[in-house]
Amino acid sequence: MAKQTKYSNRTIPKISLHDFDTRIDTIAAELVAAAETDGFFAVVGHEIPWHDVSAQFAQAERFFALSDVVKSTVPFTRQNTGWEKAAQVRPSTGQPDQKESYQMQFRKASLAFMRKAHVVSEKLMICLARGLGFDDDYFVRAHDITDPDIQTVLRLLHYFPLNPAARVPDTHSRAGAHTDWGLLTLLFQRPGESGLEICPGRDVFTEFALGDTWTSVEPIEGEIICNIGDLLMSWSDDRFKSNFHRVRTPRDPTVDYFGPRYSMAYFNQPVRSCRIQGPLKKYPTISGAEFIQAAIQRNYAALEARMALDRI
Ligand SMILES: O=C(O)CCC(=O)C(=O)O
Ligand SMILES: [Fe+2]
Repeated sequence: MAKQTKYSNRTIPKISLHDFDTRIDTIAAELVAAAETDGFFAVVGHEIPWHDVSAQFAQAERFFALSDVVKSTVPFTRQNTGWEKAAQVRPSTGQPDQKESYQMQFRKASLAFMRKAHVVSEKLMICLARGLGFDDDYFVRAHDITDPDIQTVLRLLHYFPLNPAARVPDTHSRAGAHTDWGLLTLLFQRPGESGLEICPGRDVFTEFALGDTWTSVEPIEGEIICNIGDLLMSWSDDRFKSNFHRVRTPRDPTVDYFGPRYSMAYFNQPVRSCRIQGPLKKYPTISGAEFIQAAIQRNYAALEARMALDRI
């Protein structure tokens, strides 16, 4: 039997970016408080009209509607880009997420949308840099999307629909619990397509937060959910903890959403050559390339350990 999850209704801090230039200090203070205490937040009052978000979701739907044969012409690669289907096994579950995803760098149709997501990201980076005592453009420069060595990606996700009348196997997982590797993830969701759950890093005492208390985050039009990633945790000398999150597998037809879920995650990941070290120098300096490689290796090592345990 799948373990019972404990839930609580945490408040979701909403940070508005309206009148950014004149309100920057207020926004920075709100952001630091949310990052430090709540561990995650939603951004509103940004400049991405819902129409643009919907149009990008429509692109994602068109992509995922293509045959697997066509999609397999852009396979997932070690460069962390491309298409995968039911192939991402999480160390937290030992099972492949029942979804497909397409992870892209700055390419044609999606370019305009990614630029807009980046404009929002840069505003957040300026505030975070200010909050940590760095120069305003410190994180912005380290995540310069015009640098050919940038590792930032937009990930389109499609979770497969399930039949509410059939029993969903215990092993079925939509997206297993994890933290993101990068600085900050901007997560776009469509109203009604629920399932996202979070457990802020500060409240995590068990492995992958599986025995801790989770909160459901309902998608709301216009809101961007921001997940603090491992990179920001390390770069802030652990002041801002990375946020555990997952997508719940629907099991109860009276409350859960069984339809397909589309979401989009904009992962702010650093330029390969940038140097990473927090203001207190808690950890040795490493490069953007080393940080992301180490994160990927940690993930596979944890997965192997999990698989070895499952075989016993
Ligand atoms: O689909 C979602 O809402 C979550 C996706 C996610 O966490 C990820 O791809 O890292
Ligand atoms: Fe994630």
